[in-house]
Amino acid sequence: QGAVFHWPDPLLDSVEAQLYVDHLSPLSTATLNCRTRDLSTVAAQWLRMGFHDMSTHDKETGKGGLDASIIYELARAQNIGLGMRKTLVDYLSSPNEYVGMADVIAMGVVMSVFGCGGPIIPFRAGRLDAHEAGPEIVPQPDQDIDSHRAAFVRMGFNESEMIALTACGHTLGGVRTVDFPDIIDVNKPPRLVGIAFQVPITFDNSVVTEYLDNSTINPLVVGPNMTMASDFRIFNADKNVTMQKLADPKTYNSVCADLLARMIDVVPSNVKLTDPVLPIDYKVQNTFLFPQGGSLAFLATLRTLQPQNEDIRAALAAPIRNVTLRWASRTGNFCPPEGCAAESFLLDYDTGSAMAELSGVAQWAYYHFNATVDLKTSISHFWFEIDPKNGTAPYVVDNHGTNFTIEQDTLLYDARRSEYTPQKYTMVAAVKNQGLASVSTYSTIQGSPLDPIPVNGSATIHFTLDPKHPPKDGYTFYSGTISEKSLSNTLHATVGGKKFSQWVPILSTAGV
Ligand code: HEM
Repeated sequence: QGAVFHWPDPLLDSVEAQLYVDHLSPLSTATLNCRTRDLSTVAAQWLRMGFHDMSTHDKETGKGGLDASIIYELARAQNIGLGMRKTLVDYLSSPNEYVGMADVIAMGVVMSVFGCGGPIIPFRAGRLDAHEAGPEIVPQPDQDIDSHRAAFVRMGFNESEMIALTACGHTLGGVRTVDFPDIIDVNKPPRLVGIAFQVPITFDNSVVTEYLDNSTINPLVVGPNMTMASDFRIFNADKNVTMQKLADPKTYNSVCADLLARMIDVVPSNVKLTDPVLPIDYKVQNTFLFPQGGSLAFLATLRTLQPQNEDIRAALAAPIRNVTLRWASRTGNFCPPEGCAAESFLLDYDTGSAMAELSGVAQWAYYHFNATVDLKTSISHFWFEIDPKNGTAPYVVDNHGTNFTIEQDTLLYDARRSEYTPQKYTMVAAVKNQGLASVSTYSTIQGSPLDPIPVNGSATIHFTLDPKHPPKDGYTFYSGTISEKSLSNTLHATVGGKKFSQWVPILSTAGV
């Protein structure tokens, strides 16, 4: 059962887009085809970060887990490796005010396994980011088997799960000589810069079968330094019972999918995760309401899902279904009982991410609307009527029976008056004339890859009355200059003593 999307839900909205829609983002492309990097793979670097961040969890106290505390732990020898820093750089554009770095690290694990040909791991959203380091307790290769057993029990995994999880992780990547000169002797010919756990690097169980038939090159199994041979000790901890089971590729894939899903869901006990995030069938997005020429302009897009089992050519051929936007007045009865109406003026299509394709999405269809709403009576909520024009009855899309509610029309993001040029990002808010207002935006700002620890920051920018836009249509206009590195914004205002806020997911108008 997937998470139910009730608009507006910035967390599910952003996460679903990153998993299934945004086919150009680093998160959905960087691991594809198990892309190599630093003599390893991007996927291996992302997966290892997920394990290390999670592995400080203590199931007794409920503390630690996948909470992005790794950001504050990178200087430790336990987290050695160029891949850790590079992974944080990869992730810079993905978090925002609503999606924490911890969720991004967990999505990275999903993408790493999927990108190297492994199974799709269900992703649940809602992790909270830590603001300080956790304890220094990531398992190390020189520790004995009892301490490894104890460490995995502390994280919530029994002996057999410890063996399997390690075998599921050590299919990607390998050991680098600079990081572990005690494992791979840099001075001995042929002076290797690193050794992979298995070759080729891809998500499969060769690391298991090669271990069982003694052909493995895994340096954590065959040494030369047996003090550091943690995989050897772990893999045979139960006399190879678990490894024998994982020798079946289907079992390997299903056990790994299950354990890696559990691994990314190891979170501090105060965190409540959503149900798995699946592609959303009807998603309202790019809604903009602002005063314009004596009315309120209301722009909206309804995204619908084109399943792979539907005949796309037939669906594209006329007559295409009719989608109508309907809305109700906020005050009075300007709109008739069946609602005011606007037809979609533009329909376009786009492919989804590689993971959307594998999840059965052929493409996304976008129905765009540009409605003119009566200024005085405004708009309280909206819904859609869809006529499939294929003989089946028209139906209503109404946010699962709760309508798409416009909470307030006092503080609006003015998409048309806002201006984003390479020189200046000017964001304009429209505030209904109701006395003195104080207006600001909270921005999440993308960090720089050159930062010692590359992570995002935030800023609150106070707006002032905008002389370029004198009061009009009952609204007063405030503006502020925001960073061009801004990843998300939420407007906040106090108007006549009352507080309002408005999430601004994107900084442009909807394709009109
Ligand atoms: C006792 C348990 C474990 C120990 C001692 C251990 C140790 C190591 C060591 C020494 C490396 C080499 C890192 C480097 O050269 O910089 C490594 C790499 C790696 N580990 Fe583990 N590991 C353990 C469990 C796991 C688990 C459970 C996972 C994930 C489920 C995992 C995922 C990885 C990955 C993907 C790499 C390759 C990184 C790359 O190529 O960039 N490890 N591990």
